[in-house]
This record gives sequence, C-alpha cells and structure tokens, in this order.
Amino acid sequence: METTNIPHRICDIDWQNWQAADPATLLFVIQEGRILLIRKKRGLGAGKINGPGGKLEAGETIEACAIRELQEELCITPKNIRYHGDNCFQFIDGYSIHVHVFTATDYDGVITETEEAEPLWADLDAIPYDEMWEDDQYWIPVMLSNQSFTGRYIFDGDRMMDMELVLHSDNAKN
Ligand SMILES: Nc1[nH]c(=O)nc2c1ncn2[C@H]1C[C@H](O)[C@@H](COP(=O)(O)OP(=O)(O)OP(=O)(O)O)O1
Repeated sequence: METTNIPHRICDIDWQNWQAADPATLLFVIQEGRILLIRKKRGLGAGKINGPGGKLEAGETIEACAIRELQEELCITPKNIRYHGDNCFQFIDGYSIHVHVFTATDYDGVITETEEAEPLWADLDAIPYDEMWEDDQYWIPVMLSNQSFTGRYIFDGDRMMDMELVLHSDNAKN
C-alpha cells in the first residue's frame, strides 16, 4: 500500500465498499452470569484473552465457522446460537478482518484445553478487558445488553487508532 493511502481514521475508509481479506467469527458461551473466554496460544492476538473463533474456511457459512472453531479450540459444540453483530478491523499495514459475533447459552461436550486455546470462565462483571483486544471493552457490553451492532476500527499492530460503534435499533437477531 502506498504511504499516501494508509488509513488512520475511520473517515479515511469507504466502509460501504470495504471488503476484508479474511471473514472470521467469535462465539461466546454465556451461562449463569459467566462468559467463556480463551487465552489464545497462536495466530492473530496470541497471548491475549479473547472469545473462541477464527477465520472462515472456503465455502463455509459464518455460523458453521463459529461452531467448528469452538469444536477445534475447546472440544465443545455450542447450542442456542445467536447472531449479535459484526466488527470490521482495518490494520494500517493493509491487512483486514471482518469478525461476525455470536453467543450461545449452552454447549455439548467437555471444555478441554487444546494446542490453540486455554479456556477460562470470567464473571460478567469482571471481564479482563486489560488483557483483551482494545476494542472489546466497547462492543462486548453492547453484546451483553442484547443490542445488535456494527463496529469499525483502525489498528496499528495491537494499538487502536480510531473506532466507530453503531448500535442498531433492532435487538440481536436469532
Ligand atoms: N481486534 C480484535 N478484537 C477481537 O475481539 N477479536 C479479534 C480482533 N482481531 C482479531 N480477532 C479475532 C477474530 C478471530 O476469531 C480471530 C482470528 O485469529 P486467527 O487469524 O488466529 O484465526 P484462526 O484461528 O482461523 O487462525 P489459523 O487457523 O491459525 O490461521 O481473532
């Protein structure tokens, strides 16, 4: 990317025509006042706490991706899945990722640590935002309040440079 075209602000990007290099998902199991998170062991954001998730495989729907990632990362299959919104991340080095966010209220199987992720439950009033991506503190509370949203963010590495969070008037759709 040429230096002059590097976006630093939300207004530098034509979001209507923006397309991410990678579509991806996050899925949070929320149960009994707690949220299921992972300490990510590899890939984008390794070392951070995040929700389980990852990039879409060819031909896969976002819902199928969200389910597969829970199976791969924590050996469980989520139940009662609900779509909450999407987050568009543009990195100034040119990389971009479009993350679709789901929740589930239950799961089948036994939560198990894998090579990709260490599981951890957090109380909903003690989510460890200081160990998570900088954007999470803004949109996770919106997700927890059952409102649907679209977030747009500019990142330089793991530093957030600008953001916009739009709340939709409808409640999160099934
Ligand atoms: N700023 C951000 N805030 C956030 O909450 N999650 C982010 C994020 N940027 C990326 N993610 C998440 C979304 C998605 O679940 C995940 C993508 O990471 P990876 O590229 O490691 O995915 P994969 O597990 O598919 O990787 P590989 O299979 O190793 O290629 O990171």
